[in-house]
Amino acid sequence: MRVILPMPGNETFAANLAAAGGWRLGELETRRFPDGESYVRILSDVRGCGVEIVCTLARPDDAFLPLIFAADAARDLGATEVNLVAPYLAYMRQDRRFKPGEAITSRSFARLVSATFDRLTTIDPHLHRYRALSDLYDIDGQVLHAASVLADWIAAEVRDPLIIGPDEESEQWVSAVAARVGAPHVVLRKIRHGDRDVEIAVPDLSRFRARRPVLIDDIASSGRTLIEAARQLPAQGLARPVCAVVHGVFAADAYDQLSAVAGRIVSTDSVPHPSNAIPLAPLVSAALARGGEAEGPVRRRRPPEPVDPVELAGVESFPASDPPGWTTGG
Ligand SMILES: O=P(O)(O)OC[C@H]1O[C@@H](O)[C@H](O)[C@@H]1O
Repeated sequence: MRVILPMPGNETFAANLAAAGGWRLGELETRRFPDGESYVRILSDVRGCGVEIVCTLARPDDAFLPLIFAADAARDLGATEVNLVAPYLAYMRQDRRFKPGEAITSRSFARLVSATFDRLTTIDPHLHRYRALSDLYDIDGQVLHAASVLADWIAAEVRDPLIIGPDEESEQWVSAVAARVGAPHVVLRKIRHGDRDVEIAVPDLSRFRARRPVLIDDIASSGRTLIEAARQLPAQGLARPVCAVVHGVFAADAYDQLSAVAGRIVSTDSVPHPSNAIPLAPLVSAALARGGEAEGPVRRRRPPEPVDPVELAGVESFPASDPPGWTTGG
């Protein structure tokens, strides 16, 4: 039996996922004690079940401790495996020390997640200098790609699109989307000077004036990348672009600022936001169904803490030396 357990704010995604896969939707209670510490209680029976905790990590610092507590509680209560479905995976962008003394948070965060969960399922993690998530994460996992669902949305909603990637990093998903839509694509050049300071060089696009520009990116955070790209297009005689992002993080006033230069903004529902137009539950449920047994013996990196030996009866653990088995799809 598989139970889908949503952390706060992830209830809709989890309900869609449970419905798509025909799995049981679990319930969790959280609140803050007066001193700010977290209270977490699992209200559903998870004994003997594979538990998929759904927690998007767009604001990870607030979400993470309750998530760890929920995972430990599920294990203590007899879940046979405790997995993380993180539609948006945090701390992927500090992937090296840009200045002396900086913490490489991508590595530290991966260590914490790997120590807690048996398996990770996520969508388009920001892989730039890392080749694959298995370079960082020490557990099994599945990396899914939203290119197909973005492409299908564009094909249905935008006539004669020109697919545009705002920087070299975006080439991977922009080319995949363009191929599926059957549209031309171009990739712009970006120099990042700071968190909210980017410079985008746009080549001559005047030959595409008859097409509707569609800017595609994996993340909109400060929004500066998309804003800088979008605001230059009308000067070349192109229409205001459609901006389609996988992860609409939209920090502070990013969405309002982007709205001032974009024709339309859409995102997948990896991060709950009014721009969500592209559901990911079908992609994720298919991957979980493919991902093997949620019941029975599983690989586990650390044995559970024996809180109550009676509750833990029947839970098995396997050596930590099993190799990770990452798969990709979607
Ligand atoms: O410019 P903001 O929205 O802050 O950051 C998102 C951009 O920064 C890159 O790492 C992402 O791939 C995306 O292009």
